[in-house]
Amino acid sequence: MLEIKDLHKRFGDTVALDGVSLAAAAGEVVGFVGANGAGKTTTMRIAMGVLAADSGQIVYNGAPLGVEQRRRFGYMPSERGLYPKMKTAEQIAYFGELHGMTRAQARASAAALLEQLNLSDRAGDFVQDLSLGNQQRVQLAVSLVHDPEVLVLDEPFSGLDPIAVDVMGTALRDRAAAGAPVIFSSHQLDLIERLCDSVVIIGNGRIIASGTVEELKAKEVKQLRVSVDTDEDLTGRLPGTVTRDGDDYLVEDTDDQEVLRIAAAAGRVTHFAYDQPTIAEIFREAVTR
Ligand SMILES: Nc1ncnc2c1ncn2[C@@H]1O[C@H](COP(=O)(O)OP(=O)(O)OP(=O)(O)O)[C@@H](O)[C@H]1O
Repeated sequence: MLEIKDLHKRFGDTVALDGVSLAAAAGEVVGFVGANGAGKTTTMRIAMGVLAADSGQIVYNGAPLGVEQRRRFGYMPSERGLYPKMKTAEQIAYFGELHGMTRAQARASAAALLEQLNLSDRAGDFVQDLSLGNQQRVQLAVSLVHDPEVLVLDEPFSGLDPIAVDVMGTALRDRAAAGAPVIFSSHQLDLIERLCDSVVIIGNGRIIASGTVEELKAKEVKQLRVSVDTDEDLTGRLPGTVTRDGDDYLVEDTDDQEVLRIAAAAGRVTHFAYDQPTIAEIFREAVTR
């Protein structure tokens, strides 16, 4: 379990983080979302020891995180850090060696990752000759090469085409399935919804909402959507606040069983369920609250 506890950070007069806490358990994929400048990169940099907090703690498996343990983490920084004039496979293996692998281990791991990320045919190319999306795949390979215990990734999906998104998403889920806590930031909320177990929403350096995807959705559920096969207009007959959305009835503040009884008496009920908001809607609601 990786725990980020009560981080505070100022840059001059700017309060970047004002008591940020979040955690990722073994095998959990946590999506970290927030508007531009909300504090995601600063939080991740502090978690990885690249930046010092003014106060707060990073705790790993119950104890303060040390330098040696951090070497076993995989990190994709926002400022991507590849050597453009190095060949792809050599580069990935080089980072493996920096993390303490033998040359043979690092090369074998690099080759396996290139295969997994559909980049085997570019193994001998210079990084600078790859497209930006492929450079990003290499960047992911660099963060995975040493089989990290934890993954902290700053916008790993930005600039990727849909195929690359799937490849990257599978790689992250595989890592989590192997027991690693995974935290990544993204502005692509559909991806967050698809890939994450939990979501943490940050706004102006504070956590404004967090929980599992199901919890967040359940908290925001408000309206019942009902479709009935009938020519009759049930607006005035259903209890609660009733509005129409096309042929559907949207009902709030109601007794759902009573709604069902009336609807079923009027005709065949073809849909009867509470609308669940998307993570994008929950995000918009949270940041404008
Ligand atoms: N090195 C720095 N010097 C001064 N201010 C900084 C520095 N790094 C970050 N900030 C400020 O701290 C705040 C948080 O920035 P941060 O980069 O963490 O946001 P973010 O959520 O990652 O944003 P984005 O989605 O745009 O990447 C912003 O107001 C930013 O301008």
